Amino acid sequence: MTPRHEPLPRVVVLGAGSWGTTFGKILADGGADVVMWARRPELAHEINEAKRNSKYLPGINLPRTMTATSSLKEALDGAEQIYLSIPSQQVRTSLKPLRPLIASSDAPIVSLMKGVERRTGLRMSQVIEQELRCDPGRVAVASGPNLALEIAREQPTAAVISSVSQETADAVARRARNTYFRTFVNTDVIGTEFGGVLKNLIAVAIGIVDGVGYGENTKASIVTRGLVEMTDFAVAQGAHPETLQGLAGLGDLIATCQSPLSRNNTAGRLLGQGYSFQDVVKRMEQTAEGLASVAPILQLARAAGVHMPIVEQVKMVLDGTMNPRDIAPHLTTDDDTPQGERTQNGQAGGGGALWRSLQRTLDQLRNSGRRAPRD
Ligand SMILES: NC(=O)c1ccc[n+]([C@@H]2O[C@H](COP(=O)([O-])OP(=O)(O)OC[C@H]3O[C@@H](n4cnc5c(N)ncnc54)[C@H](O)[C@@H]3O)[C@@H](O)[C@H]2O)c1
Ligand SMILES: O=P(O)(O)OC[C@H](O)CO
Repeated sequence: MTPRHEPLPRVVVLGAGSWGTTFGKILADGGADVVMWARRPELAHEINEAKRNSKYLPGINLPRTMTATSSLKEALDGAEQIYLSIPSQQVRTSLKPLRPLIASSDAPIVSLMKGVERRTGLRMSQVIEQELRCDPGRVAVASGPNLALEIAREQPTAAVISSVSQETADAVARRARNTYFRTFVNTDVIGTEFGGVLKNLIAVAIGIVDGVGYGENTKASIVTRGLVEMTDFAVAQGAHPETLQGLAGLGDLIATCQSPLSRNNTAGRLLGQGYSFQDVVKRMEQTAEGLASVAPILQLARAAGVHMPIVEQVKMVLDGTMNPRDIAPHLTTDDDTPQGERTQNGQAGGGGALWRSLQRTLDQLRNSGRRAPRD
């Protein structure tokens, strides 16, 4: 008698660019039956027939258990989990046709994106919750040092899966792992998402000074001070500082700032070489999320009273109001008075992120008597 095989769990990835396709491979190599949704039928055809995505992942063979379709309805049919990898500025409109198709499903929805919506400043999990009108506990996000091409070549790495629901985070992490992709979990969605957004902005700064021709001292200063800015900002928005010390913060910051594969780093390098913002946008063939996130992040930072000198200067270079060569001398402050080197936890200055977070929590407890939310 031939042995009967259990059907593989079916998952869907919406968006067949470099990260969507790589994540599809991660899931397929982890034992899932993966359906990719590609906007362009030619791309779906190439994935099905040649097991390749030559535009985004040249030279990578895709697993046999990965198929593709350009029909959203067909892609979503029977999906146990739904992954989204579409440029952040396009997510809201892309979600509209999804709502009726998933009305009777309770499949977790996982954001693979690392941007904020320019118009609203919302994180991608918030846009998903709004557009799909779903419970936050159904939404998860994935983030970490995850350069697509390295992972598609099966070079080992790790990521964090975060959801306000521990159960959802666990279920997604169990599905999205294999021998070269290790997933950890947390419930700090704010910190995990903002880690991915903010490291892009620091990577643009690194690219700029690289393009100018500055060396390792400049870059190390920007990475170190950049992590302080990231932590201050994220904690002011409600994140846990330790999340920014982890894979979704420091880990991703290192990978993105060091790698020529990073599109944000590349965009910055072009700016540093003297290309205008418009030229850079024209030359980028793939998504560099940092370029669209700078303005909304600075708006949120100003509203929360968080000082982000590096990100401010990236914005000035993008706007053409600062010469890229001038970005480094103003790394920390324009103030003439020497300052203590305040790091994440508020040493040497007492105004740190952790302290403000504690104060906020105490205020919430005092004012409402309710439990302080973790996220
Ligand atoms: N590439 C990476 O290494 C990497 C790693 C981690 C996270 N990310 C994040 O993943 C997200 C997607 O990035 P990517 O690298 O896959 O970008 P990409 O530019 O490689 O691909 C984007 C894909 O989205 C499609 N698309 C564009 N507009 C669309 C729309 N309106 N509807 C449907 N599909 C649309 C494009 O056709 C393309 O297939 C970004 O937020 C990025 O920050 C990327
Ligand atoms: O190519 P980037 O700059 O979008 O970075 C890719 C990933 O986010 C790295 O983790």
